[in-house]
Amino acid sequence: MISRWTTAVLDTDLPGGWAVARSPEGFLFDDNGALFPREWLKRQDLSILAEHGIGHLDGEPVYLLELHSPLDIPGCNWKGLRAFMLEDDHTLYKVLGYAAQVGTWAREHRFCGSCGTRMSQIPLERAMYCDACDLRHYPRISPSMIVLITRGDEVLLARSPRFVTGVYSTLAGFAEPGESAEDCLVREVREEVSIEVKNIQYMGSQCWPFPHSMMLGFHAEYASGDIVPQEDEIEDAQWFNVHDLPPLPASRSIARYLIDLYVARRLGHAEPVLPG
Ligand SMILES: NC(=O)c1ccc[n+]([C@@H]2O[C@H](COP(=O)([O-])OP(=O)(O)OC[C@H]3O[C@@H](n4cnc5c(N)ncnc54)[C@H](O)[C@@H]3O)[C@@H](O)[C@H]2O)c1
Ligand SMILES: [Mg+2]
Ligand SMILES: [Zn+2]
Repeated sequence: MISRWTTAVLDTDLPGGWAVARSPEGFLFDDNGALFPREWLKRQDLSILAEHGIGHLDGEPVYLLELHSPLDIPGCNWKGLRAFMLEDDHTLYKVLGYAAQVGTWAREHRFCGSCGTRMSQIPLERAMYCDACDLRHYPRISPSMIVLITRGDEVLLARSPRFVTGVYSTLAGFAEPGESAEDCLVREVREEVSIEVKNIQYMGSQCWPFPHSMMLGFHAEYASGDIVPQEDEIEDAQWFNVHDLPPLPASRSIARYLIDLYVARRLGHAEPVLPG
């Protein structure tokens, strides 16, 4: 199947195409969705912080207008990326997820982190350039591991105080400098629930644009220890039987995929597909 959406670095001096507008309140949308004719959008009284050409949707160029602040446009509203993630239009979510990461980077890389000079966009490369340091600053991507730990018919799921009430998920955490993904897994599992794991197996990855994680998904088996939830980080952690699971994370998350895959294999059901 030909992908409807492909990323690209486009020349912002060229006219036309579609545009998405992003502010600290999320993306602009109306009854037709979140893509607007770019020339029309630029005629509105927007406070544009940066403009980036981000790719092609069905062959048409798409641009991002990253705004300082939201603006009232009749018939339009603002909505966060998470809300788009929960909707059915997977392609739109991919476009907006990418736009959000480019927008976050554009917002946070206007000045060189080394010398403070204002930076400029490099044509045809997704990089901001500091002339004074001859330094390129690329979009930030944060590797994070996520793991489903199992013990026969049981899976270990935990709650962070940040989760929606009642929802339990797999353990996750950001990689620190000097770590492999597997090192990170062992450390995070020790920190968050105080147990040891074995037979670590890589299962797949997922871009998680909240704001810029690259999720590296694993399965691991329980080896030893009793669950001790990490104070402040983990509100509760328990072993759940695959026949009696609590409310789970959003179906588009790799956390949900890891759980659904294990349950499907255990019960002999059809296996789910990892959402991109
Ligand atoms: N897609 C999924 O299924 C899924 C599921 C769970 C978590 N996640 C994501 O995984 C990531 C890590 O999970 P977590 O929140 O449990 O992490 P974590 O256990 O490492 O704890 C979060 C803490 O890490 C620190 N931190 C924040 N950003 C960081 C960075 N870029 N690098 C290093 N440390 C940082 C902060 O102190 C923060 O409080 C988050 O982005 C989260 O949204 C994705
Ligand atoms: Mg964590
Ligand atoms: Zn510099």
